[in-house]
Amino acid sequence: MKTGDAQEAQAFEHSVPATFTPGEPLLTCDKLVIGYNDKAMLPPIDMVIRRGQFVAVVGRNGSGKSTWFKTLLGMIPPVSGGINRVNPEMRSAYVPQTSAIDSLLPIRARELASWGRLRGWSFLWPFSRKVDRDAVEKALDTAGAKAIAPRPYRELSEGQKQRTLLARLIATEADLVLLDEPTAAMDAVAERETMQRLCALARKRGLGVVVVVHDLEVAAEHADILFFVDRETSAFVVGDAKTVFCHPAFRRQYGDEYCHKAPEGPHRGNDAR
Ligand SMILES: Nc1ncnc2c1ncn2[C@@H]1O[C@H](COP(=O)(O)OP(=O)(O)OP(=O)(O)O)[C@@H](O)[C@H]1O
Repeated sequence: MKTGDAQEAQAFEHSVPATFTPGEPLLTCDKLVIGYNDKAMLPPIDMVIRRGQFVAVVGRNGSGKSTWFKTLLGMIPPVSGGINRVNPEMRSAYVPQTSAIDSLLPIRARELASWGRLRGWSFLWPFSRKVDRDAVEKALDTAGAKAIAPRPYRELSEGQKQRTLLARLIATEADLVLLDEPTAAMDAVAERETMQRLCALARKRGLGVVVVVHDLEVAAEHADILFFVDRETSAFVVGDAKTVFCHPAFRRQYGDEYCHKAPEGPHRGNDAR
């Protein structure tokens, strides 16, 4: 184990559930139809998100990825069908596209990360509990955001803001995390590190991690399973990289190159499916 991995494993120690069963369903979509104003955007979606699974959501701009996320989170109502949280107490957390956060907020990165600990009325005394302060420090460390923690959020680069949002998400200790293009503003090294961190969240803590990503090679390299969303052909394809990249709807959008290059089956031994 590399030093970084060891530190990361240590950082998670406090919050690792005593036992978790990889592959246990967290959330299902049952004939879920998404859209705005009762107008269907895609055909009915049937899928499962499982504990320990790293899911990449891919698709062209405007295909409905964010709309699906927002529907899962209850921010917009489904047109029809259902979303079933297997455990109704399950916590979920969401990192929107960076542009959705008000960059003028006069707060420091550490304070923004601490929002991940807010529960009920706790916003009145956000730093009062040591357990919360410790969890925020560990989350900042895990997200690679410790060095920028004292800095005003609005002065950070876009990639540093994304790290801060990742820290906030880790601090929530949610079971299901949804991230909308979390690496869009990052350089290649930071993107790879972030994807590795998200994989570790899935594997070591048994989270369900769902990430919208536009870099298809990054998606194929890290994800256990991919969801491809396409409005033009009304497709919602679920499978490993080979299955998705070789699907006719995908090839129509992205050509044949990815199908030829895609690895067969899961990229790593994974019993989470
Ligand atoms: N509030 C809204 N009311 C009506 N239509 C909307 C609303 N928000 C988004 N849309 C439309 O829904 C469609 C899907 O948008 P969505 O943001 O889900 O796409 P996306 O796949 O996340 O795109 P991107 O990759 O560019 O982020 C787009 O045509 C968009 O214009």
